[in-house]
Amino acid sequence: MIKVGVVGATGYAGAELVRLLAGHPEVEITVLTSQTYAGKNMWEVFPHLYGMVDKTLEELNIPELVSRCDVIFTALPHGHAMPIGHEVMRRGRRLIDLGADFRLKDVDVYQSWYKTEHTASVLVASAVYGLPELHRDEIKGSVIVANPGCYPTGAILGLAPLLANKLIDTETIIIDSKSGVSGAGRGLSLKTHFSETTENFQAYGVATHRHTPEIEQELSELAGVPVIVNFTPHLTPMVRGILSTIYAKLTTDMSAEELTDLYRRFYHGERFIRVLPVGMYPSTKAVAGSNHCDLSVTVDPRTGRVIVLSAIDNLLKGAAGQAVQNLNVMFGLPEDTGLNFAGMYP
Ligand SMILES: NC(=O)C1=CN([C@@H]2O[C@H](COP(=O)(O)OP(=O)(O)OC[C@H]3O[C@@H](n4cnc5c(N)ncnc54)[C@H](OP(=O)(O)O)[C@@H]3O)[C@@H](O)[C@H]2O)C=CC1
Ligand SMILES: CC(=O)N[C@@H](CCC(=O)OP(=O)(O)O)C(=O)O
Repeated sequence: MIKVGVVGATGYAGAELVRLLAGHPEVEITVLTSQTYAGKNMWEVFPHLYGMVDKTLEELNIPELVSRCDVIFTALPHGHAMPIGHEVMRRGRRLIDLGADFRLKDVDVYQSWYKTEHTASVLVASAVYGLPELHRDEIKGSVIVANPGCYPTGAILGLAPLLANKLIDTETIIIDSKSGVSGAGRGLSLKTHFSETTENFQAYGVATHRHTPEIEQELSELAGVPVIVNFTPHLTPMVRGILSTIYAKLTTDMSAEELTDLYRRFYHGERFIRVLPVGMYPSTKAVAGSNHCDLSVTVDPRTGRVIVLSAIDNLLKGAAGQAVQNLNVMFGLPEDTGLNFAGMYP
């Protein structure tokens, strides 16, 4: 059995991860940590886990945590996974970070967008960006996996086939994303206050969101040239899910049917990517509770633009589900181990 620890088990991403790990046949949950709830059982904080997870939450003690686990998942606010990364490296264990600390290859870019000092730049070079559909071979041998952000997951998977095949103008990409409120975490804030989010729909982080450099980094690598994007996130009055509508100017005349075929070939054999038939469109409800990313491709012949729609559950393919998928890749397990379920509907 693989001994796993979850640091930040009482956040939305961490708790979803614990739910998945509890059903994973190759995993033993060894350590769960929380700042606020240390000393309580996990099911006292999350009643949906009663009878499923019987584990007392612990305060974080990094050397002890790392010595007791084969692999550690960090689901913490950015900046807090770095010291754990150092200890994991020292002791030859493995780390899957659900936050942003190891995603950006250029530490200066991290520091300027996150306004946080990076204290583990030596680890960044060896960290692998944990999008298995694009980086599976590197993830297999990796020590530190940087689990992608929720918005980047949907956006990158939506654009990858177009960029890898040089089919769009790399300066015309617009990513318009709508997220459920769980994307902002469990902590109380004005942003997620009931009366601020119910019957309300608002943009935020316009032209300044931290996921912009992450999306550009990965798309540039795929395209082999610098790619720039306009990315605008929105908060919608729902709990889970991200729907992204992506526009770009085609450089070749291709139909929706031809592009859909191309997407199907690109993602052939990918268990969690569903390329929908022409005329069928992704929705957040169709992916809620599953590790799927649903994609559709449409062409507007009037404007010469391609319109890609991408839907994920931010807590599954956008966080905990993708983290378990990465664990499976790292340990040579079938990629859907512990993830072999459809979504919930309605
Ligand atoms: N929510 C989402 O959809 C996604 C989140 N992520 C990323 O995952 C990470 C966690 O996000 P999320 O679960 O939403 O956040 P939450 O705010 O819901 O949870 C944060 C967790 O971190 C713990 N924590 C906070 N500060 C510290 C600290 N200083 N030391 C130790 N533990 C601490 C909290 O403990 P306590 O409960 O005791 O306060 C809690 O368990 C973030 O980096 C986020 O950006 C990535 C993709 C999607
Ligand atoms: C709705 C909402 O607030 N979403 C979060 C994205 C969560 C996430 O993936 O953030 P990390 O990159 O830090 O992991 C946000 O916009 O900050």
